[in-house]
Amino acid sequence: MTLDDLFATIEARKGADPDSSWTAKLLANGPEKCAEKFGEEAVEAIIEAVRDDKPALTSEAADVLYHLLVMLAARDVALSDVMAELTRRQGTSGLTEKAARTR
Ligand SMILES: N=c1c2ncn([C@@H]3O[C@H](COP(=O)(O)OP(=O)(O)OP(=O)(O)O)[C@@H](O)[C@H]3O)c2ncn1[C@@H]1O[C@H](COP(=O)(O)O)[C@@H](O)[C@H]1O
Repeated sequence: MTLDDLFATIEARKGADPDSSWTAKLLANGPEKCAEKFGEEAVEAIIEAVRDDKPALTSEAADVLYHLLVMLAARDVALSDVMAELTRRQGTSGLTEKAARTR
């Protein structure tokens, strides 16, 4: 399973029957609801990271990645564009990038 595979599955759920798919149900609720759900899952992951519960953090991190992809799909942002942005940043230290910011 790759993130590309998962994103393709999520994209394929657009317009599917919300009673037959959790993803279709999320998408049918709109981008704002998808964003809210992503936020909830992120907070749950933060809690497990602070508690240092590694199995729980692993599970919550999977929820975060899934709900991130649903949020992107809801706003028609391609995962490939996000990956291209990460590629663009490759080779530039985060410290260098931060120092070069104008604000
Ligand atoms: N990776 C996931 C995935 N991760 C989490 N979830 C669902 O996300 C939901 C998160 O639920 P919560 O824990 O927040 O529980 P909840 O029922 O929402 O709780 P409340 O917040 O509503 O109280 C659960 O229903 C999980 O099943 C996922 N649902 C689907 N996928 C993937 O998406 C594919 C397509 O799924 P369907 O769209 O359902 O066919 C699946 O084959 C999986 O690969």
